[in-house]
Amino acid sequence: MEQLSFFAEAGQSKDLPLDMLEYRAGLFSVAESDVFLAKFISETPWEQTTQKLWDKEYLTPRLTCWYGDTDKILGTRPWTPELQAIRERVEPLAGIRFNSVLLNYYRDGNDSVAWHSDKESIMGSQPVIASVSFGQVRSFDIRRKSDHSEKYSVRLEHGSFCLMKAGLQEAFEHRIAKSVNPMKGRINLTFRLVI
Ligand SMILES: O=C(O)CCC(=O)C(=O)O
Ligand SMILES: [Fe+2]
Repeated sequence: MEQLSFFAEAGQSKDLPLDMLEYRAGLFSVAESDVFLAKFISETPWEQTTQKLWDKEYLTPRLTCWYGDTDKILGTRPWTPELQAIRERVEPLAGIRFNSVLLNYYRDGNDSVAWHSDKESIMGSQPVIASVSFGQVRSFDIRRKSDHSEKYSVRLEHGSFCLMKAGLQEAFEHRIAKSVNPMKGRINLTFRLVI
């Protein structure tokens, strides 16, 4: 079973490995972010996939949907005007042209993503991933794979931008822990370049 967070909601770690992770609050205004949040929640064709753990199938504890260049990436839905607009705002900050985006919907504090790194071979070994969050502030926890005691936490705020730079996926894993505190809905977008 997934652990509850030991440092979620505790605030921003002061000593983030900035060479690998960049955080920027307020990339989108509160007004813009409110519109995006409501629109994504109500208009996305959300799916709940299953994952296998010790030979047993579990429902993934969040809803997801993939968008992207449909001619290149199988199983993606075509870019919407909102997703295009957000992509255009993050690309100059990331220095990358992304061709896909994964939407995650955390409905409440029970929804989460367990420790993992995003290093699928389809993204190359040193992927750069741009993350945009709307809605409920949740803690994004990071820990070093070779030493779990080295850990950090970033509160991803409404309208914020977080860049996972080259090298982060190799050396660190990340998660959004469940929370016992009352939590409203949160949307996260991770822009990725599938090669
Ligand atoms: O929700 C988040 O902030 C992170 C999502 C994530 O790690 C992923 O989709 O791979
Ligand atoms: Fe991830």
